[in-house]
Amino acid sequence: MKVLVSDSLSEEGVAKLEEHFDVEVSTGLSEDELVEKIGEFDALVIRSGTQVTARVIEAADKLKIVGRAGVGVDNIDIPAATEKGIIVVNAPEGNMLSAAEHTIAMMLSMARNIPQATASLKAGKWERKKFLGVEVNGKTLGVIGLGRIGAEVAKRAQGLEMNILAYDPFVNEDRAKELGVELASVKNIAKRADFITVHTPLTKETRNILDTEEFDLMKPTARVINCARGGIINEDALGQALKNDKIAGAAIDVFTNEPPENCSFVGLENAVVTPHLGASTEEAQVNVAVSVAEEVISVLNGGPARSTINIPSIKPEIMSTIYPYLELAETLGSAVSQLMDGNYEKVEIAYKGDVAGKDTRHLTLAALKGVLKTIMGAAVNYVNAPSIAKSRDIEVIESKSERVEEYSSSITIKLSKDSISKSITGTVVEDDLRIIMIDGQRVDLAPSGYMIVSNHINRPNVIGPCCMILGDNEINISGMQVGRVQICGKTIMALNVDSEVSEDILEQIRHVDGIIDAKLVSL
Ligand SMILES: NC(=O)c1ccc[n+]([C@@H]2O[C@H](COP(=O)([O-])OP(=O)(O)OC[C@H]3O[C@@H](n4cnc5c(N)ncnc54)[C@H](O)[C@@H]3O)[C@@H](O)[C@H]2O)c1
Ligand SMILES: O=C(O)[C@H](O)COP(=O)(O)O
Repeated sequence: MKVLVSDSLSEEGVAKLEEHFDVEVSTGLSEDELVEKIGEFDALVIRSGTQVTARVIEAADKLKIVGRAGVGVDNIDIPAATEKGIIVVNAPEGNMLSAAEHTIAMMLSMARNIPQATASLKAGKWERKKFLGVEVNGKTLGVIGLGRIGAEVAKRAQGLEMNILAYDPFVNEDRAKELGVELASVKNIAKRADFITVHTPLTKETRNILDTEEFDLMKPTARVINCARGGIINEDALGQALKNDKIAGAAIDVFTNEPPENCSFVGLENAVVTPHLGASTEEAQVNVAVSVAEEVISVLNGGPARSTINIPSIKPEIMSTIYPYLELAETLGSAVSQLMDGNYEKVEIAYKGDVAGKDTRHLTLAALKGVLKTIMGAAVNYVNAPSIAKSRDIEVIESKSERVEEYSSSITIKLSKDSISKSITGTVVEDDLRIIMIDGQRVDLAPSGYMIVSNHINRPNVIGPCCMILGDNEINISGMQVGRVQICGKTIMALNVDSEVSEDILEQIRHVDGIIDAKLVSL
């Protein structure tokens, strides 16, 4: 498989990818060049420099994943990717501390005029009086957006003995108390704060969250910082506020257009500016590159991703508790769908015991992916599985019961159409997947490789001839389970075999007297 890296990525990330794939690093591509190239790649790894537009997505015939080595995904057309079944992942935590530290660095640089004083001294001047600064100690910092980076900034500013006001509609009083911050509205922050820093994504609600109206409310000594996204602070309004001394300064790392062209404040004396350096530390770049490389490796090898943008993201602490169940759900889905020959209208997924208390959204997606891949192959993934099910009028029903029965957790997937149904139940025992029931009959099987699942009449001289047929065809049986029912009742037999079984051999098994049906399940 081929991976295109179209922005500069740390060597560690590239090397990790190269262990598994054919990797091409081509930076600085125009949209047209990317459109022309992208068709041959299975994965695209980017930072903020590459615009993954609808045109790029449209041309991306083999693309399965876009990996963003960083946080912001505003340079990716997510709806277009989702529609095409392309997973978008980011690395939300790897550069968070670097971005928080850069924000503090920008605040202190601005407070003490460090960049301006450096430039002056380098120009041969000695202007001590001109660069009179302010302390941050005891001052109020307004934090707009109290997520990962906002919270880290607040923590560090508290270390500098600043008081924190925060605005984030998704943060409650308990969280604010835990962080030792006072919640306030944007207008209230504008009136009271000495420094204001923004740490939200750029959305239609956050675009221009600090605008002329807010600058009008600010103290003339106020200073603003943007290390999040260009456009959260209205750039023209900021230019006016700085020129008219409505506020004392601005420290800006990000711009509406990067690099900025004809920006109203970049050249101003009271503006400190950096070229989008928030994440540019050795540590952050290794973190994000390795994290995204791991995601790409997992997804291209058919596994799950932890930080998907276009399906609900899985926090590492949740991932660690559901990981084996993700694999189980997908495996059971695939197995039961093969037993049903892909012919079903309803998918019922039942979680029992401890697993029912976990976040099962991803498990349901995994189950659905497993079920659908029998008919859709690799075209189905975690992103498009629900929409594929919907477009095929497949009803998906999830149920949960935390009551613990024989196993502490189990997942059952039942497929049905009219009066015909097939079901399969599995569990995880010390990280090993087990199938514990097929069509309501107890078995105990390791779901791997190939399995022949048959129904037969429970009487002598049925199992033996089936095994003979396999033996005659040099197919080794590595495990066997027969369901427990009364003599002469219908029972299930599941054979783990070491190699694929042809339709011809299966047909011979189906002709054994007493065999009702036989299917090959390939996992
Ligand atoms: N300069 C850089 O190099 C750099 C580096 C990393 C991240 N970033 C940017 O920093 C920003 C924050 O990243 P993060 O990882 O902390 O994200 P995050 O998702 O952890 O936090 C964002 C916070 O913004 C809040 N929010 C959303 N809408 C809001 C609104 N209308 N008003 C107020 N708050 C709102 C959310 O509730 C959330 O708490 C993003 O824009 C990201 O792209 C920049
Ligand atoms: O969103 C981010 O992670 C930052 O803006 C960093 O962007 P970069 O990877 O282009 O430095």
